[in-house]
Amino acid sequence: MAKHWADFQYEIYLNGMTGTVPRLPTDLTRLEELTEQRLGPGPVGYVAGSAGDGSTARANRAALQGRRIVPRMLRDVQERDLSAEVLGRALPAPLALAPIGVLSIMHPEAETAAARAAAAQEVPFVLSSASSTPIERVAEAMGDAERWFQLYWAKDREVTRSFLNRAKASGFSVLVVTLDTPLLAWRPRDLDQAYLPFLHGVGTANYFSDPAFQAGLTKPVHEDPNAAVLHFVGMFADPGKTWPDLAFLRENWDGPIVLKGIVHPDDARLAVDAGMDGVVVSNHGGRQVAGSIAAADALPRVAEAVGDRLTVLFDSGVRTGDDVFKALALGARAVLLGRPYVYGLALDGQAGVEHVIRCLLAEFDLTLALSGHATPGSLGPADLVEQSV
Ligand SMILES: Cc1cc2nc3c(=O)[nH]c(=O)nc-3n(C[C@H](O)[C@H](O)[C@H](O)COP(=O)(O)O)c2cc1C
Ligand SMILES: CCCCC(=O)C(=O)O
Repeated sequence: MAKHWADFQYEIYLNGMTGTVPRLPTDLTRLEELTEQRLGPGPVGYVAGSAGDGSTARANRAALQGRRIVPRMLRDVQERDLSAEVLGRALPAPLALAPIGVLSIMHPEAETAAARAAAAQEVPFVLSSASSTPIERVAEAMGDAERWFQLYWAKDREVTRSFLNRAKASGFSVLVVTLDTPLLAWRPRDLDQAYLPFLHGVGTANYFSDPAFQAGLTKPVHEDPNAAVLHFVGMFADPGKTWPDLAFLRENWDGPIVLKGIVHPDDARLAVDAGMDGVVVSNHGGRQVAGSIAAADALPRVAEAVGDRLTVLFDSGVRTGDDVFKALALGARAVLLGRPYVYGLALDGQAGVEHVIRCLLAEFDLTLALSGHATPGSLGPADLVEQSV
C-alpha cells in the first residue's frame, strides 16, 4: 500500500482544532535561522558554513530556484504512489537522509535520534564514517530498517576493510563512497572560530572503536587521546587515490556501490567503467570546491551521460518539496536530504527530524499532484523551464 504523505497536511490542520500547532516551522528554509539563534557559533558554523565565500552553496539554491515547474491539469492525480525502487531497494519515497558527520555537536542523541527518525518514517539513513556514534550502536537503534554506509576511504587499507566488514555485519546494504573530500576545503566560518570537532575526538567514534585503527597506536585511545587524534588526522583520507583503486572496494563489498561527489559527465562514465552501481551528483553542499558548478546544473549532464547504466542520486541545496520534484525531473532517481534534517535534530531531536521528513514529503506529494503527476516516475525535463528568479 502506498504511503499517503500528503495526509500530514490534514493532520496538522486537525491538530489545530484542539489548539495544537507544529513545534517547528513547516517552511523548512526557516530552520537554519532558528538553529543559528539556538546553538553556539562553533557547531552551527560547522553545519551551516560552506567553502570560501559561500557562493557554491548559494549557487546550489539558485540553480534549483531558477528552474520553474510547468503544471499540467485534468490528469487524475487522486491516487498517488511516491514509492521508488532505488538500487534494488523498495523505498516508500525517493528520499534518503544524507551522510552527515559529528551529529553530537547538534544534539546529545546525535546519529541515534536521526537514525530512529529515518527508521520510523521508512526513509534510508546513510551513516557517515565520521559519525559520533559507532556503526554497531546506530544499527542497534534501527532494528531492521533500511540503512546505507558512507565511506571516507582511509589511507590504511586494513581500516577501510574493517569498516566495510563492520558495516556489512551490522546490516548496511548500500555503500556510498565519498570522493570529493580527500582534503578539507578552506572553510572560513570554521577557520574564524578555529573550530574542528575531530581534533577534540568528536566524530571519530568509528575509528577509535576499530581494531585495525587501534593496531596503529602505541597506547590505547583512553591513555593517549591526542596520539589517537593525530593518527586519525594522518589516515582519515587519501588524496593519492585514483580510479583503479575502486577495484579494492568492489572486492570487499557485495552490495551496491555508489560514488558521491560526481559532477562531471566523464567521471560518471568512469564510474560505469569501474563497475559502480550509482553516483550521487553532489558538491557536498558547497563545502568543498568554492566556485564549483551548482549541483542542479551538473545533474542533467550526468544523467544524460549515463542513461540507465547507473542509478543517479542527487544532493546539495534540497530544502523544499518542489526541490525534490525538480531534482527528479532533471534526472535523479532519488534525493538525499542534508542540512535541513540536521537543523530538525538540533531543534527537536528525533521528533524534529521526523517533522522535517514529513514536511518535505507532504510538500513534494502535493507539488506532484498539483502539477499533474501521480508518480515520481512520470517526471522529466519537459516539466521544467529555466527562468531567472
Ligand atoms: C555538517 C555536515 C557534515 C557533513 N558530513 C558528511 C560526511 O561525513 N560524509 C559525506 O559524505 N558528506 C557529508 N556532508 C555532505 C552531505 O552528505 C551532503 O552532501 C550535503 O549536506 C548536501 O548539501 P545541503 O545540505 O546543502 O543540501 C556533510 C554536510 C554537512 C552540512
Ligand atoms: C573531514 C570532513 C568530514 C565531515 C564532512 O564531510 C564535512 O564536514 O563536510
